[in-house]
Amino acid sequence: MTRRVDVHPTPDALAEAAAALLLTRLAAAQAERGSASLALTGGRTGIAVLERVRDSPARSSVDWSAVDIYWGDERFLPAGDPERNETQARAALLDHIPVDPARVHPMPPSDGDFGDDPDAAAAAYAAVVEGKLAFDVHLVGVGEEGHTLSVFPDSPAVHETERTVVAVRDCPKPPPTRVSLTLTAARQSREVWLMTTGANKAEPVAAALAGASEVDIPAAGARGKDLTLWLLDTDAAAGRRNG
Ligand SMILES: O=C1O[C@H](COP(=O)(O)O)[C@@H](O)[C@H](O)[C@H]1O
Repeated sequence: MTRRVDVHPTPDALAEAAAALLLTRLAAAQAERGSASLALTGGRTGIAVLERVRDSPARSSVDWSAVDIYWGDERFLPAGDPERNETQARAALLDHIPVDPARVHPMPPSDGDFGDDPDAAAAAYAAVVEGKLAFDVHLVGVGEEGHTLSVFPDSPAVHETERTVVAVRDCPKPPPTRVSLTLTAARQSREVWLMTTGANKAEPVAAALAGASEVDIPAAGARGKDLTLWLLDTDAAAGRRNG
């Protein structure tokens, strides 16, 4: 497995570069295997990257009808809630490109088939991703306390080694109830891209890059089988000692 750290001067430059890289990577996967798979994240940086993909003149280099789209985590809220990662991703990108609706796999909302039961929603999503977890690219964010996906420091989710998808309760960052892939699941991805910006991320980024325990800094445990790519702006990269 290769680890690479790319540092960009500003959040905008990062979003632009990540979008270009993502288009290249998805097109390459399609050239190799006929289709590509992508797991999306929420958060400021993740959504900014999707907006850049939407606005890129190169976006048609990808056959969007042959991309399977999943989410790494979701805020467990009613369908269409503006805080849902799905709602934001649709507005930023998915509503603007010719995806195949049957290949877009959002996590269940809290008013869907599983009602207000995040455990049932998590079990259902585990069935959706079973055998599909070798995502070509898995985009994740990093929280200021070191969370990634919706796996928070020293939470039940970070200790989970069997299940691929779990319900998450009492999150320190609102909304408190979520559904998330586990680190064990994320590590089946071909590539994991950790994307974050801002001085408030410098500490967890530095700790993760220095080899912190994933229990303390879950982002430290997000790795791809082929590549772990950190995409940072200068502020988020400021605390690291070396690449
Ligand atoms: O709540 C969440 O936050 C993280 C990071 O978000 P950011 O705005 O600080 O970049 C995100 O990765 C995760 O998907 C989301 O649910």
